[in-house]
Amino acid sequence: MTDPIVKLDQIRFHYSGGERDVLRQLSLEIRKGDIVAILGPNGVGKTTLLHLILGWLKPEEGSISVNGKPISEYGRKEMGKMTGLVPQDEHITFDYSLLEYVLHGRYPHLKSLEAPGPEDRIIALESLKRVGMDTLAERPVTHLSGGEKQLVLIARSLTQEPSVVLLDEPMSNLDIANKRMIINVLRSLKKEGVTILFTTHEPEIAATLCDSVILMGRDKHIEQGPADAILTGDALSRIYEIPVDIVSHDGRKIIMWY
Ligand SMILES: Nc1ncnc2c1ncn2[C@@H]1O[C@H](COP(=O)(O)OP(=O)(O)OP(=O)(O)O)[C@@H](O)[C@H]1O
Repeated sequence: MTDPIVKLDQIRFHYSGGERDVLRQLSLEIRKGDIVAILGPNGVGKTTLLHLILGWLKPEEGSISVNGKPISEYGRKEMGKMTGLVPQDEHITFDYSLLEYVLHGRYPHLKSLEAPGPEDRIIALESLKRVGMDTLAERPVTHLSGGEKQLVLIARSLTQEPSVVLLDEPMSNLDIANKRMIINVLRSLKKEGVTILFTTHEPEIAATLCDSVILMGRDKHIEQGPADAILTGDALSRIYEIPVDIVSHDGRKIIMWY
């Protein structure tokens, strides 16, 4: 078995001022080059988990390592080359063009005060092309629809070229054609050796795409394993607390809930 690229060991976390632990005794490992989905009810701590891996939040207890080294030992830019986040949403105040916005992803690769050069622009344009947004490169980013913005946030992360991409509900605003496109982008990243960890409320996408699935329950119990073993009707009924059945059709899983 390959070494984990991301490892969390016995994590406990609560927000300052928060009454209760959001995460407790959480341990998990992500293998290099895997595509992994995190599923669980609203508010269970999925985004919090991504922010802990990025080092944006610090656990009360436990350790987090990336590539065999505790994340506290990495500098900011080094961390930016290793891990990148596609957030659920982002408030944009300046009227950047799409290209300028996506070029921000190059920050970890530039020296301080160095401006992005022609090669950085090529990488940014290629990233916009991968998500079908290159023809809009000069458009103001503040003029985008919710789904278009989600595609641009993915393009910025591609421009960053991290070894581990963390995506927070990356397809929640996308139509089915764009969902399929992003699924294919994630598959091609995997072929390039990139590790992908994403949160989703769509078990079908997890079943189609993932090497491994993490189910987070309100009781802080975590299950991790191959999609076939983890995404069962019983398991989904248990974590969402409603009746769920899974029907197979043409090799794909359809989730039925009542
Ligand atoms: N900055 C904060 N301060 C205090 N509590 C917070 C903060 N951010 C999130 N929380 C709380 O922590 C818990 C976990 O939130 P988190 O955003 O990680 O959940 P999630 O599983 O990603 O939810 P969703 O599926 O709705 O996006 C929630 O109860 C939330 O209210």
